Amino acid sequence: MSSILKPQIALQALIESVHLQGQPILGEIALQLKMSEWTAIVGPNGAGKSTLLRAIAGLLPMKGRVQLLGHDWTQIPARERARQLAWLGQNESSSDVLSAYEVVMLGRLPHQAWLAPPSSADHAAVVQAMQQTQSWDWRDRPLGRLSGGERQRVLLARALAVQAQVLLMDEPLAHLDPPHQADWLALVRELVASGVAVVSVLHELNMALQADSLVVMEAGRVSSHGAPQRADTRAALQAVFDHRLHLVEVQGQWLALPAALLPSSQEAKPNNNVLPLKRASE
Ligand SMILES: Nc1ncnc2c1ncn2[C@@H]1O[C@H](COP(=O)(O)OP(=O)(O)OP(=O)(O)O)[C@@H](O)[C@H]1O
Repeated sequence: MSSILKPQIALQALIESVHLQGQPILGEIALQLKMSEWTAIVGPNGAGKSTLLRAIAGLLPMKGRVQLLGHDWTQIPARERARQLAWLGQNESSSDVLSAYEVVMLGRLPHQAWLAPPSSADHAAVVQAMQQTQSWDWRDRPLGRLSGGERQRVLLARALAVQAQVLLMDEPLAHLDPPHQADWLALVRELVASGVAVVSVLHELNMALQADSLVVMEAGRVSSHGAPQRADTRAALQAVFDHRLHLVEVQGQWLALPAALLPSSQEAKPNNNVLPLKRASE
């Protein structure tokens, strides 16, 4: 297909409300998330980040509508949706007795005919995804015998093996140590460069501040949606965290520091974004 015909918008959501157990959780939300972009959803505990992600993934009943790649969500056959949108949930469960390889192969189900054995393309996708997440070494081990971080990398590989155009991840960095968080970041950049839309709920604000776009949430609503380079996006981020974090620019990159960790003379203020930083050796 010519690139001119490729949809530019990955997901468009016009949510009127989402209720869970009869309680209103999300209010009105209008969002447009682009292809070839990484969007990070951030905000305090209970703000509704996971609920929003689940709603746009079609995993929750809601009032409103979602379009995936330009088509109304409800009009896309389930199998086609599963090929176009991959999902990595929070505390995702999978059968602990399956080997890591078999778990990643589950990501290929939307590509396989009913009861047909995996094709060579399926095996190739699994190998590639396990190599991308450095989980290949424990391919024969049961999922239940892996550490939290190892398990998370296998589940990430399962989502990658789908080879979907849109990848949604809820707290994908849970259990990952700092080097593997950095690997995740490099992987996301690769995916985005190849045209994929990545949407992730993140608590790690320093990672989120590297995203192309931030969706800042508070109390079931989106308070801001824009690039982290924009002053209004950063102001919204500080506001939803009650100005208890300080945003510092280091070599063109924004970093978030808990205000409580700063010396009292440098307490966070809404518009005070510059700190004299010292190198660790000083
Ligand atoms: N199944 C449910 N039934 C009722 N309320 C729920 C349910 N799941 C979540 N909630 C409530 O919905 C609100 C939003 O929850 P959600 O998990 O979306 O927040 P979050 O921003 O992802 O939070 P966190 O950062 O703590 O993971 C919370 O107040 C939560 O208690």
